[in-house]
Amino acid sequence: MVKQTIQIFARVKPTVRKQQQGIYSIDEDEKLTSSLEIILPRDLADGFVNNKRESYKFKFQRIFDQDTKQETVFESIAKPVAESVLAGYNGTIFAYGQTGSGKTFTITGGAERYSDRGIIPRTLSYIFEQLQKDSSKIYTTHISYLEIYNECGYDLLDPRHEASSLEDLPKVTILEDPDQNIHLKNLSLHQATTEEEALNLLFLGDTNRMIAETPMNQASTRSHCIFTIHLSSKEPGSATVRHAKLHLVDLAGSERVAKTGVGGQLLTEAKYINLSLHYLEQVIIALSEKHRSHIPYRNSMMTSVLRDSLGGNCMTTMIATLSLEKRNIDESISTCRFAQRVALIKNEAILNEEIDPRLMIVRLKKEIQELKDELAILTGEQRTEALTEAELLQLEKLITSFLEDQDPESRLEVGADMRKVHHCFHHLKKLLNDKKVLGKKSPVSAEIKDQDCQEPFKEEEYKKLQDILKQRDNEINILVNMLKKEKKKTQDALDIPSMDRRAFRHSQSAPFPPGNQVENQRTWLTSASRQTPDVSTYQHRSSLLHNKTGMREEMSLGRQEAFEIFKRDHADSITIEDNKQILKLRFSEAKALGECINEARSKIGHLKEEITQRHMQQIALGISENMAVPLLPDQLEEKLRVQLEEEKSRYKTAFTRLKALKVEIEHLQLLMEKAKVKLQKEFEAWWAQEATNLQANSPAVNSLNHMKLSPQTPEFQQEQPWTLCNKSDVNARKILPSPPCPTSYSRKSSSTTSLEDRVSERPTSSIPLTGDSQTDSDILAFIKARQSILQKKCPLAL
Ligand SMILES: Nc1ncnc2c1ncn2[C@@H]1O[C@H](COP(=O)(O)OP(=O)(O)OP(=O)(O)O)[C@@H](O)[C@H]1O
Repeated sequence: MVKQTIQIFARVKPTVRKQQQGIYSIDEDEKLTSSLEIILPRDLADGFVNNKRESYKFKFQRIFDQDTKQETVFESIAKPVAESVLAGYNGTIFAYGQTGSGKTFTITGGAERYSDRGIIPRTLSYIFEQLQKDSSKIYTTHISYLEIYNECGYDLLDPRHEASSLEDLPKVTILEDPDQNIHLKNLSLHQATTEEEALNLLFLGDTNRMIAETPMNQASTRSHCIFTIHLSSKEPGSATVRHAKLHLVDLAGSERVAKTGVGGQLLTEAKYINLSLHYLEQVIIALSEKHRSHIPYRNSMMTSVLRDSLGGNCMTTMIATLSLEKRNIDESISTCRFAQRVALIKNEAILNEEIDPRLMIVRLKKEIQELKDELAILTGEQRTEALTEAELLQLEKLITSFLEDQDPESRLEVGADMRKVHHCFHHLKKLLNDKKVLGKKSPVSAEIKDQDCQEPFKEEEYKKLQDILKQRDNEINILVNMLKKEKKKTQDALDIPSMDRRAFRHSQSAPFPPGNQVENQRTWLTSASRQTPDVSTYQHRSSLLHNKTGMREEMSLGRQEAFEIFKRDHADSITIEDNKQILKLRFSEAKALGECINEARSKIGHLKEEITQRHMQQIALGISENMAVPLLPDQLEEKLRVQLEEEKSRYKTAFTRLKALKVEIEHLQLLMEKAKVKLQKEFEAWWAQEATNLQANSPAVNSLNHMKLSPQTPEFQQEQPWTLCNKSDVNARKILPSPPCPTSYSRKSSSTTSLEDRVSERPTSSIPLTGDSQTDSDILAFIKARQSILQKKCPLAL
């Protein structure tokens, strides 16, 4: 058992304005701890008018200042926790801080650069690297990804996530068994055998989280996310299995409702977030107070899920993320105060070992069979049916090879079946008779005689064996009962709805990997009877995304044009372009490395051949000149060996770099795909918004065909960026493109206003619309996109 208080760390987010750095100072002098002093600016401290303090000091295990690299954060915080998880202890790392203070950046990472990878991808990479190195155990890794939003749990790895809205998904619920263990119903566990598979799952979950988010619900800010790595390990042949869980938690923004100044849906969310963080605070206060018997874990879903991490069987670490700008001082102080309380909580982590009852049963059954055979010999209760032809033939072969074996120690192994033993004697006797050696006292006959004269087994020995047999029978019965009980508990607890029940039946009939049945049953306990889908589901995500976002597989020309423009003007396009360039560079580096590796490999082959040849030559020379073969290689061979070592090290270096490059390339590809999904999603939102505005304000919607748009009223001009065509195409109607601003969807700029002013003086023209909203919005967007292109092409004409 390891007793440890929750470790607290602080990370300061880089400020935009450097002069704000004077707000705090970090003191690293103290042993084992660092202290952070937040200095209240005079205007906030109210000077000498009241008693407000001017500075606040907080202690942390370590404080990471603005310029700290992600790698340092991983090495100092996550690596030790990952190591304990590998040793079989539970671990939790959670980030707490106000919105925008860097929680997601720390836990998951930034979306732009490979070096910005956060704790989750780095931990996955580290864990899989360690698993590969350790061949003494068999490891199994599963991933789950839970989102808690407005006190409801959602499975971010649910394949249905992409096809339906958040509200339609089955909610993850908490079930507590009589031993007060928490089980999460409807949370799927996905096996990941490689780092790549695990990263795909992380990416899939993040994409689902992003897709579910709407401008009204910025999930990253308002939901809690728990990415869990479940690790089981066992030594080959052993029935003891170790289970450890690592929760990596990105909490919702911790700011107070009063400050955020929100209303409506946002207020409801803010209340939920504040409530759940308030309950977290209550749990932490209760835990930090001595002699408190009741800890209010059950008040919120988050505290229930993290129950073990807070005051339980877990090594827990908190990262307080701070945005130390003047306007955030209050929030930063409250985050630090929260951390100080957390630091008082003591956890007791134990190794989570359990006996695999299935393996135990197999082992005991074997032992029982052996004992039964022995007992049969003692009691004389032998099997009476005759041996089959095949059995007889096999026995005779055994006897022949036994007799032919020159080794005096060799044995004739026929087991405890008396029929076989008798048959062996008969056969030997027959052989002896055939050789007419009867009458002579051969060693064999002496041996037979010896055996015949052996005393019957003693009564007490017989009793002892019977007792052991009884004991084993009991053990089997107990274990079988345990299994039955577990199965029943699961079914009772889950109260599986009909659909899930079907899935459960399906899973039971589905072939589990051999030796993994119990593990799977455990999985079912936590994943609530749902079959874990293949990682390949993630490959369908883009097509599912189309369903989710309403994006059609085949975009109309107008829409495509609009999308191209939207993409070009989107802020993320620079990142995508940058990453594309980096990817190109990495690909060419990988190609060069591949060539270098191939070259080194063939050189190694040649050098080995040369060395062998040289060695043979030396031997041949020695023989021909009748000299002793030299013990040490000659100069040339030595040189070849040095070259070989050099090539080997070149090969190794290139190979290691290529492996790292592969991970980087895969990560960059995931980042790019994520950025593309985000772009598409934002385009769809923008497109829908534009179409709704156009439809709502266009008279076209009021009649079915051949509608006229009147850009003359001031409101229309305000709302609609329509104008008549300029000299390049007098008959076509155009839409002035509103700059596609993805975050605010702002639709009007000063340049467009002046342009509208100018063109609105022109005569009105009409555009035929179909009355079908989709088609009409396509037509409108097409004209709009076209206008935009023309504008870019000939700005002078405007
Ligand atoms: N240490 C850092 N270095 C560079 N950029 C950072 C750092 N921390 C945060 N950022 C950037 O600041 C922005 C906000 O960070 P992030 O999204 O991680 O905040 P958050 O606390 O998770 O917010 P929310 O509660 O809304 O999820 C992001 O653009 C992120 O890239």
